[in-house]
Amino acid sequence: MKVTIVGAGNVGASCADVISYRGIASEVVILDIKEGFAEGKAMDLMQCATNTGFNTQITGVTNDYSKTANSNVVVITSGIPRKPGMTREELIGINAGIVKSVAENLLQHSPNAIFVIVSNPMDTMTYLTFKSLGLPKNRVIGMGGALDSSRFRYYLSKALGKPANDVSAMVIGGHGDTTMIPLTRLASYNGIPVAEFLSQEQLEKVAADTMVGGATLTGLLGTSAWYAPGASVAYLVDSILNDQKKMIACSVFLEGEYGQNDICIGVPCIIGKNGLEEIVSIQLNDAEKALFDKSADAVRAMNADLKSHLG
Ligand SMILES: NC(=O)c1ccc[n+]([C@@H]2O[C@H](COP(=O)([O-])OP(=O)(O)OC[C@H]3O[C@@H](n4cnc5c(N)ncnc54)[C@H](O)[C@@H]3O)[C@@H](O)[C@H]2O)c1
Ligand SMILES: O=C(O)C[C@H](O)C(=O)O
Repeated sequence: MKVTIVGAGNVGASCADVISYRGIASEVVILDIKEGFAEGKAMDLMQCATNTGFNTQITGVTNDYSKTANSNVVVITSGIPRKPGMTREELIGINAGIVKSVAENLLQHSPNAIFVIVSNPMDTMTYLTFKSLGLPKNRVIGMGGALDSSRFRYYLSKALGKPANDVSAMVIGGHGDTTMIPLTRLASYNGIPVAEFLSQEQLEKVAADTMVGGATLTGLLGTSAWYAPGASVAYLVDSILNDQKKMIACSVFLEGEYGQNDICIGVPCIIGKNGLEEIVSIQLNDAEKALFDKSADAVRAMNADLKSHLG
């Protein structure tokens, strides 16, 4: 199976690292616009093979889309990351043009690929890709919820003092500091609701920390995070390539689901060999529903900025 990752920067390279290390794909192509950069990342990663014991073939190319031909999955991480103090939404002006042209190039060479969108603002970039390529909705998937959910589980595990892998929890809604919705009511520690162990105040702090999880890391690192984002993309790609049918919160095009239309936003999805295989409908309570509608309003307002790109 072949995966192309566009953008050999922090997230793209980290994603290639996890995909190869875990043997998720037999072939990975990394493409970047910066001369020699992807080639260097691919060479560095390939020199891990004998020490970590993987057999994936990683190739780096400078803007040569012919090398991406017939990929099963393509991942778009190209574009600029935010700096401390910025929101993801401020990246739209630069990233929209990059994502649109990259997506069109990829489709020309891999007409059957499933598209995974990572560049920010991710929900808007997913909507742009979906609208400009005209693909069926199962083939355009935005990655954000997998990462936000892993952060939610991390913060819950810290509050509980228990391993994150014993915690089950999901974040839906937009992938933004104020738009994501950690589903605290449904989070559990080994099947037991977390509210059995944590106070309302503790749960509110966990949710608040989760929502600004990306901003916190950006403040600490000076640019946005990459290890957990790269691992989250690899997790999603694994579910597609190996038809795992995992339930992962992803940004996908809604046509009435969760009461929304004409928007890409995070909802629980079954992800398998056809990409998005099912949107899972869960019963939100009134408060969660109100948050979801508010989140969708904010994401839709961002999408309005795409007018010049969607003609
Ligand atoms: N959805 C998420 O959960 C999530 C998580 C982390 C980062 N991100 C986003 O992913 C994007 C990348 O982040 P990063 O930290 O890897 O940034 P980075 O600057 O390290 O890497 C971006 C790479 O894209 C390349 N690039 C720019 N224009 C290109 C083009 N037209 N064609 C090919 N390559 C091009 C750059 O040369 C650079 O190497 C950012 O927009 C960031 O906000 C999203
Ligand atoms: O925070 C960012 O800007 C990058 C990414 O969306 C993240 O959540 O790590």
